[in-house]
Amino acid sequence: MEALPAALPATRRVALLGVGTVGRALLDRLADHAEPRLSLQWVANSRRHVHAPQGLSPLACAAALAEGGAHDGGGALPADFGPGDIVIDATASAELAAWHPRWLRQGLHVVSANKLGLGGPLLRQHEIAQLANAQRRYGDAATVGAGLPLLATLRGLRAGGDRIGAIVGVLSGTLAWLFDGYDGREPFSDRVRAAVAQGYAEPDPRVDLSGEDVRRKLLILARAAGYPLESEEVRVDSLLTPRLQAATPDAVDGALQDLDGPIGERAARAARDGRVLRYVARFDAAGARVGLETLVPDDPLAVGRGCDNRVAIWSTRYRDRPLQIQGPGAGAEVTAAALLDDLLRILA
Ligand SMILES: NC(=O)C1=CN([C@@H]2O[C@H](COP(=O)(O)OP(=O)(O)OC[C@H]3O[C@@H](n4cnc5c(N)ncnc54)[C@H](OP(=O)(O)O)[C@@H]3O)[C@@H](O)[C@H]2O)C=CC1
Ligand SMILES: N[C@@H](CC=O)C(=O)O
Repeated sequence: MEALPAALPATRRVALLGVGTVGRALLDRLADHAEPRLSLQWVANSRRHVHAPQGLSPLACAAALAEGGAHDGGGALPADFGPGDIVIDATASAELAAWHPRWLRQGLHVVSANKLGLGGPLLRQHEIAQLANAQRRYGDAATVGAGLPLLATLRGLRAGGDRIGAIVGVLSGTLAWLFDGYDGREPFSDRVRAAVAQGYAEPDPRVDLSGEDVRRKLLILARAAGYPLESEEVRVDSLLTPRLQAATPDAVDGALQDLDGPIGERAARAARDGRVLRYVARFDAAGARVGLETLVPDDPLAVGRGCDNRVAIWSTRYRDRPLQIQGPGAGAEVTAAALLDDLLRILA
């Protein structure tokens, strides 16, 4: 009897929105892990797009995009994208985050590095949680800890019947890196520029410096832990000065020097007292708040190096001593790896 031909694996169309630090690293990773079940057909930045129904080579995307057609920055995809296909949001766009529930309603899987899906308005997070299921998944591993197993751990604990009592941690890779070893001698603004060059910072570094990025991550964690927090319920201690806060995008770099005095002096004082500064997020019975804290150097929150995130979780089973998770919490490669993990989970 003639052998039946093996069934061909189903191919999913893939759209990638955002080809910056993270999007480019994802393209490199896709090139290294050639996956025949993924067909990259739509790639866009805020100004240009490429549509290739025959599929694009990840390594050819940047050049193709430079020659691509105009793009309005919206979330509309080609008409042939439908149920089972995948859209990756590697932007920080508020407009695109509002598309996450719409894409899920269209039957698409969504994979996001953009924290404004789950860490923006509570109503949106609720819609996403209601809509996501095995047929239309929502991949969020990159949104907190750049893929560290934070969300998976919280969900695992809850699935096992635990109640989460508190979450405390260093959630910003940029701020961790800025304060690691900082004693105020170097202009803080120079360090911020270096963090931007390392690819740790948000497209607008004020989103890191204002504590807004940490607020979003704490919201994502607390909501995953079963607490439907509104954004306004997180108290935020911003590092920005009024001038930096109000600066137009072109003027941000020049206004960064406003931070040199206040933050440099605070760091120098902490160093003189044998202390260190860390930007800490806390969610516990007293509420949710994020801000700069002065800690002893061997405080568990101060022991991470570089862009490490470090998070302690108290739950029913971890009541006396918390479960702790630490590792690099920002950077193109770890974030792209987390996006690819989510993509491959959709194929599994
Ligand atoms: N960097 C990191 O370590 C981590 C980043 N993230 C998240 O990843 C996301 C991307 O960060 P990063 O790559 O560093 O940022 P970049 O600024 O390097 O890149 C952002 C990309 O998004 C594009 N973009 C912006 N708006 C739109 C839009 N409306 N439609 C299509 N494309 C758009 C930009 O296009 P253009 O060039 O035209 O402006 C650019 O290509 C952010 O949400 C960030 O929070 C998450 C974890 C870690
Ligand atoms: N800007 C963010 C990037 C990762 O989420 C950070 O510094 O943590």
